[in-house]
Amino acid sequence: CVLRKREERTALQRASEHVLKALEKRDPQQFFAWPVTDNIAPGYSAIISQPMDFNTMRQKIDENHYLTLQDFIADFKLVCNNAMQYNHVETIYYKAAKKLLHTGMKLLQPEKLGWLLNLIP
Ligand SMILES: COc1ccc(C(=O)NC2CCC2)cc1-c1cc(C(C)=O)n2cccnc12
Repeated sequence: CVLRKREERTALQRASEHVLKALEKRDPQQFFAWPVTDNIAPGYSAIISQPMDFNTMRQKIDENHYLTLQDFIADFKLVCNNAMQYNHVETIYYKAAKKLLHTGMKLLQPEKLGWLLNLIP
């Protein structure tokens, strides 16, 4: 039988997975891990036109959907900005999203990530 050759992961896929793991560590309550449903967040699907979450991002990495790291970062910003759009400023979700966005942007700075970015051809 012909064994299905496991596709080699590209440098971009490995870099994106590395960053995603670091971002997930900063979401211990897993508020951003899965799609937000209308039953936990009333009216969510009517307010947020482009929902995004970490699990969906992982699927997109595995499907090699991201052509550049900027595409990946855009989805991360979507996760945070959606939460800051739907939730009021005094909620735990707004505050968690604001903190996560700030932390994520620091993590993605070249001096922090330069070595990883150089791996991407
Ligand atoms: C996948 O989304 C979730 C998963 C689990 C929880 C959760 O554990 N909430 C408990 C902490 C106080 C109730 C919340 C959320 C959640 C994320 C969000 C976001 C990201 O907007 N959210 C908004 C309103 C209500 N709930 C949520």
